[in-house]
Amino acid sequence: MSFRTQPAAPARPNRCQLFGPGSRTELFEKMAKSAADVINLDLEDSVAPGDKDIARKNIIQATHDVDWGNKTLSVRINGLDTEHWYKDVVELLENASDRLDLIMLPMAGCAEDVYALEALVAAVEKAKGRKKPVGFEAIIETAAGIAHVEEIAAASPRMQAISLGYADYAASMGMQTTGIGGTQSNYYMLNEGEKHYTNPWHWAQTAIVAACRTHGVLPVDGPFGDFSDDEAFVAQARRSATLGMVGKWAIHPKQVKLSNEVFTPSAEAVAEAREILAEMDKANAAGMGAVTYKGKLIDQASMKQAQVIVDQAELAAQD
Ligand SMILES: CC(C)(COP(=O)(O)OP(=O)(O)OC[C@H]1O[C@@H](n2cnc3c(N)ncnc32)[C@H](O)[C@@H]1OP(=O)(O)O)[C@@H](O)C(=O)NCCC(=O)NCCSC(=O)C[C@H](O)C(=O)O
Ligand SMILES: [Mg+2]
Repeated sequence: MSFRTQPAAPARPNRCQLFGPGSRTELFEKMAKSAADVINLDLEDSVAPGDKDIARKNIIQATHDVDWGNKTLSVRINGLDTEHWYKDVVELLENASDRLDLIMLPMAGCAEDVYALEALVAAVEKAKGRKKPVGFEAIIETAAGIAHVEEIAAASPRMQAISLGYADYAASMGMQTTGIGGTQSNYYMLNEGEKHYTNPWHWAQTAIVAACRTHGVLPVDGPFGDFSDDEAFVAQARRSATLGMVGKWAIHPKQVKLSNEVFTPSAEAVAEAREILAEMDKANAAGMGAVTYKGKLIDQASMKQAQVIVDQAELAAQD
């Protein structure tokens, strides 16, 4: 491994990010009472163009009035290609309470996008004497974003998480689908007349995980649009967890429980991980760097894999 150790990502639970439009105030208390670790109040695509100003006012008020408990509270601003984003940042940071934890940057395309956001955020925080600097999260959801994902992950010490935004990503890449994540009916391999469906999102997911892990940022799986299909949501979430993502968006409350379950290691997985650590401690004490566990090789790398599972379970227990 390089002499530079891999930086740790923020040590906070991020199993599920529940989204809700800033224009639907009747949802705020329900979101606050949900089991989601992160709440994303939205000013972007779930808010109609004519409702941006009222949604912004609603969200600012909700940072004062709603008890968000120990959740991470994030507000998704509008993209830097819109006439709204600077008002989102200025009005939020001039008026929202210190309960605001994160600003989510959609359509991130390059490090300069993060730089521009941070310049404005820092200026307003200074002007208002805000004591708690807001953190950032970004969405990779364009061809430019995935092409520059590493520089975006490294662009600011405020960056805490990066998500894959399936809908905009598909549109930007010119993918022939209106599906938001999951299996795509025309993306299959044919073998002796049998269709074998593979994951058209795999590259983007793993590129995000690699960039995030390199720079100590949480990799997160974005939305799954078909909230009537629990099984498909769980399948997508399990693939994402296996690839190293720490959580997934919920675009409907019924997806929160499903996501929390997938991104909380099972008791059996944690027990096995702890056994591997114990076996390896014994092996190392006996001068053995590699031993057999349940008929399989375990060695120093197995300890790091097992520690990932134990750490995830301990984070989930913080909830
Ligand atoms: C998807 C929805 C529009 C559905 O709304 P609705 O028809 O009102 O839902 P239900 O009738 O099924 O509601 C059942 C109960 O759940 C409550 N509810 C609904 N939505 C939420 C929510 N988000 N959080 C908490 N509670 C919610 C209802 O009030 C009902 O409650 P009760 O009557 O007391 O039983 C709606 O779910 C919605 O707007 N979801 C969020 C959509 C969103 O935020 N989208 C943005 C993120 S995805 C994206 O932008 C794409 C991404 O950028 C990319 O490019 O991929
Ligand atoms: Mg989007």
